Amino acid sequence: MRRKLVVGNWKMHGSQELLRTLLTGLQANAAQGDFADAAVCPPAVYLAEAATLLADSAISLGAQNLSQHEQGAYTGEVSGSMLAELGCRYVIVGHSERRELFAETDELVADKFIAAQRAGLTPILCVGESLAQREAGQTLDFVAQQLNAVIAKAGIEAFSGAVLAYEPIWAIGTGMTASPEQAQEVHQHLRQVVAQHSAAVAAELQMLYGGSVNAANAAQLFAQQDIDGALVGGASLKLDDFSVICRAAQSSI
Ligand SMILES: O=C(CO)COP(=O)(O)O
Repeated sequence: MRRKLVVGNWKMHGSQELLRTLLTGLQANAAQGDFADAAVCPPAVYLAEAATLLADSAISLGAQNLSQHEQGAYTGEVSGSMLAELGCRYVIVGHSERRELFAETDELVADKFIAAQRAGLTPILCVGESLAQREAGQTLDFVAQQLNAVIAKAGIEAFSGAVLAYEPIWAIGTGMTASPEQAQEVHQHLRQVVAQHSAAVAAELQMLYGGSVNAANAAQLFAQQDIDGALVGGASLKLDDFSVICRAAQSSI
């Protein structure tokens, strides 16, 4: 039985005030005991304070990005070991915004995935198709290709310590979520791709859906067999909504 996991990706939103309000509120809500496993990924500058605020809490901490390098003259970059030292457990790699806006290739995403694990972090690998690819019937092949590029470089066993997230680009920040059936179809396919390499790793792999997940649609998504949680953008900045999603994940078990 796979555990459910809900991860909030704040992207480049927030402030110190929001950080304090949200994390204090989330911990109080989680303490009521009906939350699934949950993590928040605030912007990197807030991670140290977030770690202090979340000390001894059930909410985990994650980062949104890391360098593929361990250390060196890479101005502006942050390494996996720095994130781990701060108390991060997760790091998002291959988010479509980084692929599109920061020209991250499959190759670079694979290097970041490997760097994350080397630092003791759990990478949350994101894959997902554009609207044009979906309309051209290329969704399943495209996401499989993104996944296989990382499997080829990192090895299948690396996925026993990883999380996979399916985030269709057309559903991100648009309010146009994939239907539970559309999401399940892709999740099932991704699990089959992993199973071609290792049935045992596929059976255990936590797979999150991301793309306009909100308090109203989360439960239906979590009811799908291969959806093990959510990677939440906008709704993760709203205490009540994110809490509803964390509870929906728990009650779907
Ligand atoms: O990109 C996402 C999470 O990584 C999804 O963002 P939204 O939930 O705002 O659509």
